[in-house]
Amino acid sequence: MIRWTLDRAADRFARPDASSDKYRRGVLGLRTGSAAYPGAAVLTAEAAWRTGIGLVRYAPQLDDDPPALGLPSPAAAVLAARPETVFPPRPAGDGSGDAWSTDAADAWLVGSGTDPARRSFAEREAVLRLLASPAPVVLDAGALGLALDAPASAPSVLTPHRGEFLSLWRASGLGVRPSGWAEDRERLPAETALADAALALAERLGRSVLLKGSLSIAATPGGFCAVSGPATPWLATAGTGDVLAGLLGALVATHAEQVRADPELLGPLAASAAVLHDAAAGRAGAPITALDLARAIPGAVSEMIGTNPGAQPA
Ligand SMILES: NC(=O)C1=CN([C@@H]2O[C@H](COP(=O)(O)OP(=O)(O)OC[C@H]3O[C@@H](n4cnc5c(N)ncnc54)[C@H](OP(=O)(O)O)[C@@H]3O)[C@@H](O)[C@H]2O)[C@@H](O)CC1
Ligand SMILES: Nc1ncnc2c1ncn2[C@@H]1O[C@H](COP(=O)(O)OP(=O)(O)O)[C@@H](O)[C@H]1O
Repeated sequence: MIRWTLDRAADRFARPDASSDKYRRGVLGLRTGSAAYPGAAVLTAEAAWRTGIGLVRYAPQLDDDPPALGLPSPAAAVLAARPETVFPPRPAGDGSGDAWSTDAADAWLVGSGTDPARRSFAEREAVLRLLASPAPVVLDAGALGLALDAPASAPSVLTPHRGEFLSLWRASGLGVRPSGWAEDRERLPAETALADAALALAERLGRSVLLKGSLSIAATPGGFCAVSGPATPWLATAGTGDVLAGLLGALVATHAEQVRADPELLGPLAASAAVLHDAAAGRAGAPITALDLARAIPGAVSEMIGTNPGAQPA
């Protein structure tokens, strides 16, 4: 198992150069947030933009509930917070499928701030189509379970916390809980027990896994395994996982071509997202709020790429 560091993350961070333009630098599609959780859409968009990316396209969930209690729709909230964000064409509305073409982005982040129980049939089919296409996909929160329903064709990475990980573990038929994991969730599994479990789930699903927590483990089906942390416990606050998802989405979108060629690269990218997330936390003060954390990402990136911001990754 590799201990992941900011130096390793810096080696894999894509810098723009004179030939860059917004499209070639990486386009991330977001299918995040919902009427129930519009804030998660904002946090994922904020984090993706602040990680450094050419373009973020926001694709609202198909057939989402109408906003209640005077809340803005997730799309309106994203636009108010980040007017740089672009929206894909409107759905055709003829029931024939998803106008958010899989080609609209180089990579996709799906699920943060969504509730699987409220996902429409059309939205589910659309995400399954994404998972059958070649563009890399980050699956978070309410979309994690879809990894069990689709063949592992798109290169993909899942970002469960320990509770979500256990649900995936059980639903994949791997048993009640991994070896070395106590029933009492206050008792943290040892690093090796976390790593063994993450590797086993990655292998079973044929997808990479970033198991989040004080220690975060990035594992791939091919056997890559990296640990980072312990991260600052001030991260234990609502929405920091949404920020991590947006950050990872940006790293994946800016490496989409390389990930298509070698999906194992999702392991190092996931590990890099975890260390950059904690570095941003270190700059966000204490206590941390999720939006402050996202806003601290550029400082963490600058610190990470250090004295040679133009250097190209190896
Ligand atoms: N501003 C926004 O819009 C925000 C939107 N958000 C969105 O809300 C949605 C639902 O997210 P959620 O947090 O309500 O429930 P979820 O993560 O599914 O947990 C379910 C159960 O799992 C457990 N559990 C939880 N954490 C655990 C851990 N570390 N380790 C171990 N177990 C853990 C715990 O159960 P327990 O063990 O306590 O019985 C918990 O009740 C999701 O889409 C998210 O993106 C949030 O990001 C907040 C900000
Ligand atoms: N005690 C802790 N110490 C360090 N990091 C933590 C701790 N608890 C949570 N985190 C980090 O905070 C984030 C929380 O993500 P998640 O549970 O998905 O929250 P949310 O759904 O509210 O965004 C993860 O990146 C996780 O690694």
